[in-house]
Amino acid sequence: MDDSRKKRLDPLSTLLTHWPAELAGQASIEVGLSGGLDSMVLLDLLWRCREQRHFHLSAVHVHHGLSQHADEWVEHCRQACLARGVPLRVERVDVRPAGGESLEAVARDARYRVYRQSSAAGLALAHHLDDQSETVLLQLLRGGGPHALAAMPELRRLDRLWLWRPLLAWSRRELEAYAATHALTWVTDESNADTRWRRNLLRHDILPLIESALPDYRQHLQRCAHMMGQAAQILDEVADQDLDACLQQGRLLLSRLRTLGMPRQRQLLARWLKRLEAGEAGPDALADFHGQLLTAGADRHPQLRVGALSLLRYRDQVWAVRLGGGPLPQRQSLTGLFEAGEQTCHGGLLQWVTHERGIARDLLREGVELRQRCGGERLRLEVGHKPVKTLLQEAGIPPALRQSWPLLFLADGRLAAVPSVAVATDCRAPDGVWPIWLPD
Ligand SMILES: Nc1ncnc2c1ncn2[C@@H]1O[C@H](COP(=O)(O)OP(=O)(O)OP(=O)(O)O)[C@@H](O)[C@H]1O
Repeated sequence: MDDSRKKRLDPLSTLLTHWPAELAGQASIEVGLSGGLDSMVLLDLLWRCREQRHFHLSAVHVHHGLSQHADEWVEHCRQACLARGVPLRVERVDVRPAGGESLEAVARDARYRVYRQSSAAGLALAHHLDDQSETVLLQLLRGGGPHALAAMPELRRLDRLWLWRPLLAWSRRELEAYAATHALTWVTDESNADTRWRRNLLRHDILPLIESALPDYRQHLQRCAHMMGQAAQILDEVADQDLDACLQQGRLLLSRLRTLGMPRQRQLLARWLKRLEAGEAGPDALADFHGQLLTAGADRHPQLRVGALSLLRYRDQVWAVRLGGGPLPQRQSLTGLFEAGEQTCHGGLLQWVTHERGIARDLLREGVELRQRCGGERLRLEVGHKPVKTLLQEAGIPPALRQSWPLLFLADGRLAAVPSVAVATDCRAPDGVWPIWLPD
């Protein structure tokens, strides 16, 4: 909704009128209640809406244990909830940053872990217009792109929950006015005054100066966030289409990637990492890897590690693999699995497709086993027996994956297939099934 239109009404009427369709008819909403001004306003507003909107309201307070006043905040939240008959859960979290992590980030992660445990359909947070403008500026100062400058959306998915920020259209001053009208009380987090934090520095020293020259700067930054959100959405759509066109069996084909312009290639790689839920690679690492993909000689195997995931180039393909997971089973029985279509096994995904040179179904019904390679195995083909090692090389399987590539044995001990690569001639049938195994 256009925020300037939203603001002409008071917060309560606006909230009631513009209730998100995704939350309409939802049975329960939980408020993230810090005890500060913003979330006290949100609690009060939602409490006033609940009759007309028919939902169950509850609150959650995360006790970080960082302030000497932390217990007083809990007490304040308890009182406010008690006065309104709103159930409150208080969750203690352990906030101890490991090397290099900021206290703020660790506390935030801990809060989100608590939010994820909510049994409500929606979790409401009290970020407002000032928070949004600060976020846009901070992202700009960090060199963020469209996704970062889109800042905080009003509504987004957090696993099975809706994360909802209903107050983004109102400034802190407007929330203060609401609190005064309704005689609300709140606690003040003393760390909000500490200008060693970049956000506080911006809030206390820099933004007042900007406001003196540009009183509407908040709305302008919010508009910027809105437009960047739309731009980011378009970029994602294009990157998804490009990815679908460049991926084959989960691998990226460089010959297809090269047909795209450089920015689209970069965008595609970032989107692929996102799809794989690999985490952020960092713009420099991604740019380096992209360069190596295109220019490194055929004898080189550029690799990008992001968390547990590795993107690795071998010949004309980029593989996404999770190397160094736990030990793989030596043997795994697969009786009846090929009827099911696909199954996770041996650290990857095994799929079965009907194929004119696939394995005869009768043979599979007697039971099959996926086994770890021991070395020296050979598969029967038209030309005689061929070493599995040679088959894997010829199929373009990267050296790092060859040793752990599973082999498929029949109940009588015959090697029936190297999944995704070849099926033994003496096991084939015209309407057989071809095993495809993709590393996770
Ligand atoms: N201790 C807490 N317990 C529960 N909810 C909290 C707590 N602290 C903050 N919140 C919720 O998060 C909102 C934003 O708080 P704050 O600005 O401190 O967090 P942030 O770190 O900027 O937010 P984000 O989670 O988007 O990074 C609050 O208005 C409130 O709804």
